[in-house]
Amino acid sequence: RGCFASPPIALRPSTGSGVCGVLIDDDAAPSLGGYSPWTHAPSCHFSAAKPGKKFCTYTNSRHGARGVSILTTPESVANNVDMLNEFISAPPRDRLPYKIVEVPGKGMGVVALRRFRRYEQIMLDYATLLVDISFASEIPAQQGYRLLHLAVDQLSEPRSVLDLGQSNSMARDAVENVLRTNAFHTIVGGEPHMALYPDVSRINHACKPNAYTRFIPKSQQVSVAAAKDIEPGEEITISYITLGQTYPERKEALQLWGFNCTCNLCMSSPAQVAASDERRRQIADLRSEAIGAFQTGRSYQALRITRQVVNLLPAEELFPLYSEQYENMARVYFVLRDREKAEKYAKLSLDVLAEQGYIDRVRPELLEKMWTRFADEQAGRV
Ligand SMILES: C[S@@+](CC[C@H](N)C(=O)[O-])C[C@H]1O[C@@H](n2cnc3c(N)ncnc32)[C@H](O)[C@@H]1O
Repeated sequence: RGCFASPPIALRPSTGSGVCGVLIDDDAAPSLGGYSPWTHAPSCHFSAAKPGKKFCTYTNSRHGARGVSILTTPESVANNVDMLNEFISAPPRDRLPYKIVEVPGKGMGVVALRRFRRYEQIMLDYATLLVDISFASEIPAQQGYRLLHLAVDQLSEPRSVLDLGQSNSMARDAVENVLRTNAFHTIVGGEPHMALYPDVSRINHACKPNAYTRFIPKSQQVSVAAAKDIEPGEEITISYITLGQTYPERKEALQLWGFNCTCNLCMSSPAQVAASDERRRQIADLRSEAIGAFQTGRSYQALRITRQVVNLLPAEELFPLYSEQYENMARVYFVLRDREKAEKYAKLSLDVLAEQGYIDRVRPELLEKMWTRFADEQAGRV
């Protein structure tokens, strides 16, 4: 668990092992003289599974565009409170370059209001509700629903959560349904959490999407960027599942989300779906063949197969895989001690990540990290 360099004054000094800030809960808040930086007193309930473990609501109703509520343990929130200081400000709501509209057959969706170039940012959204994954299994249903609703009601715009799509047939409560239909997975204070992003949550899924999401862990924000050039009026789509899967695999993966996909790829002719599936299978097979060749010392074969993979990626628009493939080529050249080519492909791999906005730029220390990782792998240290 990492500790933050400059915790807000309300959370100094650090206490206990593995926790960087003062633990705030319903008992401790009065003795601490308040519950800053939260705007509402925490409301808590003990876990039914682990003695002494508590889950509490933590709300700052002034954070971001609509406030934020976190339903988690005092330990996790103490380790993550810096997110309140770290936000990147988003454009004012009346000047957003997209709008939320009804999309036939999919409920609401997001449409571009202007042209976006590939890799350009379209949206920057704040998390409004973060819920510890173990909350659902450790807190009895009625108490759990009470805390969930309290967390939502304390936001400055509760409707930003309550109006989100609810299409899950297993849910027995409105907020639970919103979470099951819309939540992303994230980490808060080292623990897995569900996260709701009201605008991102309006973006429908496509199996060949025109946009992708980038998490900003420090501030728990999500940025959405264009995967290809987008024209005004075009619907923005992202993939809810791992890219590159075949039709049957996607259908199974989307079952968890509780809907049948009606994206362009899934609705195209059986012959087109079959051709796409064939290419996707070929890419998956070649990726594992390349790994097999590399692991059994057939370096030149690994390079040849990886080049084949790179050539197949554009037809299926699998641009996120470029970086991985270039890194694999760098790894092979590293093992072959061809430093020049290893560096060329390592830089290509990082260039792609920089273009896509995952890193700010190709810094020498990132290359050094790659060499260390390759050397560790070669020596069997990882
Ligand atoms: C995260 S929400 C997206 C926004 C949602 N359409 C709304 O009205 O708020 C996910 C839900 O949108 C619908 N949806 C998203 N992508 C879809 C797709 N490709 N085909 C059909 N329905 C889709 C499904 O009902 C799904 O459960």
